[in-house]
Amino acid sequence: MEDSPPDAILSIEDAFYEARMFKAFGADQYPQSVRIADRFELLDRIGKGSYGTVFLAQDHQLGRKVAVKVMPLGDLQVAEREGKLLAELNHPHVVRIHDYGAKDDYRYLVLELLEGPTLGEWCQGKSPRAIVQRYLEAGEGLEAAHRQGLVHRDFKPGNVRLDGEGRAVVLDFGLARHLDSLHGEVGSPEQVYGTYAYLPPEALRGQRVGEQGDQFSFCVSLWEALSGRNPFALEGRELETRFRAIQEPPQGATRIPRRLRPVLRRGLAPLPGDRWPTMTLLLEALRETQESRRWPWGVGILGLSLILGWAGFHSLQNPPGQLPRGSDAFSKTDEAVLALNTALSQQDADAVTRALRAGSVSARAARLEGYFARLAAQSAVQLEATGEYESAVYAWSITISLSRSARAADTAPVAAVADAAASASTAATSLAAGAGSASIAAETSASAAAAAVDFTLLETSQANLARLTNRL
Ligand SMILES: Nc1ncnc2c1ncn2[C@@H]1O[C@H](COP(=O)(O)OP(=O)(O)OP(=O)(O)O)[C@@H](O)[C@H]1O
Repeated sequence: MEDSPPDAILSIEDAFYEARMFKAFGADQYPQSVRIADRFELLDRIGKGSYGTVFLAQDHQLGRKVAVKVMPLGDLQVAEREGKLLAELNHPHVVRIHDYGAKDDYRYLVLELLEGPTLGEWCQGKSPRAIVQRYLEAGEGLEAAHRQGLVHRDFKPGNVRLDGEGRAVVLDFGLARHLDSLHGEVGSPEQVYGTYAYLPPEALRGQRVGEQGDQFSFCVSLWEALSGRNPFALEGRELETRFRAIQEPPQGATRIPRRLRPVLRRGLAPLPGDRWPTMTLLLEALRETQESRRWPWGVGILGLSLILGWAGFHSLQNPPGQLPRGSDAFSKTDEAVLALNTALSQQDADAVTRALRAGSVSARAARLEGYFARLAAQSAVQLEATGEYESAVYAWSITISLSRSARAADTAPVAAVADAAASASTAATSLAAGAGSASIAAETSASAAAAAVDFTLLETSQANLARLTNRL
């Protein structure tokens, strides 16, 4: 398709600026407004992109505001076919096309007006969960287009806007091509379409961009929204350096929630064949990370019971051998319990780990090992239930080592610590049943068995370990 130079001013834009000037000067013998198809009065310019200019317009026939995008004519047959396909693409997360046509030196698309911010603007300061939620919506828009055989080819945070109900809607299908029209299209880097920072390597090479190309751009955008930086950020626009950067692993992973990293990394693979086979599968994987991050209702109850239990604990007389309340170690344990509770309610596995680390040190000093071991075991169960296996293993190891020293110091009720060891053992079995990695399961089970020896749960633990060993 041969587009005119992007900065060429179309006759309709010219007429709009002229009419605006006549109006400003009160020259009412001249046209004061411009209409497209006798119906859409151009009111204001919303913005100009590389392929056209978007206007706010009044639809005098249906009495509503719309957005009108005017572009150079290009290949009218292709434009006609694509206009039709897009008009048929009736999906809540894809901008609606009300009308399209051509006149003189331009063609136009009449679009649903989206008055919300762009997705890039909206994501500023939002939580990862909220960001992923909006991106899932935008992804559903792309998915619907792919089902219809259309690729977007220019997906980026600026090409998604929020509608009146706060839903993400994909726009600017100006570069969208029907897959059939792309077969055999091999270009050169000079023919690179789309927006540089979000383009897949195949587009930088000027090759055919299919569904997996949209997937790559989607993952770059989401990565950027979550980490605050483009995964392949580079100064300048040199194609060669950009191309090399894109072959490297994405940067800034530490700021991406751990569960999302493998999902996005796959979407960012340099070779299209190594990415997710379809947008649908990518979205499913993303949805799973959202679901498993949702901590069970039990967490709230657990949090409450931590606080209540701790308050009750305070009201007890200090057992013999324990440091008096008010001691530094005691209040540090106290702080760790509160931090643990907050971290659990905020679903923050890293903060849970930090609170456990701080709490285990001070619990030992205050000789509260048995009590803290029980909290650590409860935390481990929650962490494991949400798929935070590494943190769960850490919580179990704290449970076990505190259980041991509680037993040695003989300051805690044996039953409570035995409970913790039994939970560790059960958790090892469920990890072995498939959720976690085999090595983590083996490690947890072995530690649980060691703790269980101390508390006469040897038989149960040995049985679990044997079952686990058979599976591995
Ligand atoms: N339906 C719409 N409702 C409201 N604003 C829109 C609509 N369609 C496009 N816009 C806005 O109009 C402006 C120009 O859009 P356009 O798609 O032409 O270019 P772009 O996306 O900014 O850049 P490029 O085309 O180079 O990628 C952008 O700010 C875009 O968000």
